[in-house]
Amino acid sequence: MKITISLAQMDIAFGEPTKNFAQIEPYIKQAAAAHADIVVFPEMWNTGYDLTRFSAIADPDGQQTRQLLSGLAKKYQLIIHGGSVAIAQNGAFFNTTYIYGPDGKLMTTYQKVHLFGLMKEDQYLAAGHEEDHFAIKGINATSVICYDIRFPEWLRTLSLDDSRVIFVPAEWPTSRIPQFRRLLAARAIENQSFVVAVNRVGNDPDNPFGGHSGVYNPMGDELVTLDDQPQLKTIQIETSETDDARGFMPVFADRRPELYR
Ligand SMILES: O=C(O)CCC(=O)C(=O)O
Repeated sequence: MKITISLAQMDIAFGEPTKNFAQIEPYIKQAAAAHADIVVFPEMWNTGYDLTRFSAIADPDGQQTRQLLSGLAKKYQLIIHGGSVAIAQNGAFFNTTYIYGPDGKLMTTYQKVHLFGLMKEDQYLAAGHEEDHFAIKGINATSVICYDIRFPEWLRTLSLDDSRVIFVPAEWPTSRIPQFRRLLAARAIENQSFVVAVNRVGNDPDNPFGGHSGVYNPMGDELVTLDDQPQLKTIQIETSETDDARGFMPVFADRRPELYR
């Protein structure tokens, strides 16, 4: 199956959700003009890492985000992978993904499982604990967030549901972009899946963020890698390449889960 994917590599206005909510429609419009099946945004694009102000700026129950993404998915007739946003829910804050289909209905949600202590997420956010699965044109897909890619056991767990595409919204600092690219390639190779990563660009008061959003095939090749400027890039993948990889080398069948912990 051919799937057309648009990577919306955006800058994020620090702590200014109103500005950020206004930013996303032009990317979606451009993706629709490129006939994308799905457009993907980066991590926590509503607020950036303005963690100390979450009580004022995190989206209550994700309501504003959900309404906006649902309406835009329907208007432009494509799947919107909403990267992630900071939301307030049940007295805590979560780093949350919403994915909407062209019918305007929620396909799945995800909350970041591994909180990133280096950027103080563990002090301000609560961790998610659930898998997420959805399908694009009948092809199974799953999604994680940024630091989660350092935990191969988690991406393997998600991939066991016959997932063929792993989405990775990120807010990954420039200094570790080489690691970002190697980790994404490794997760693609070991799970014999496509990996689609969208990182932000620009700066916050603590870090520059390096972009280099990319799409990796099941061999770990970078099919496309962006630079560090805001842009939308559209690429088509052929998901039968995951069948070829899994048929040639049956890694999933050769697993020995009884030995693992
Ligand atoms: O793992 C890393 O080096 C970066 C992770 C990160 O920036 C995040 O999870 O937001």
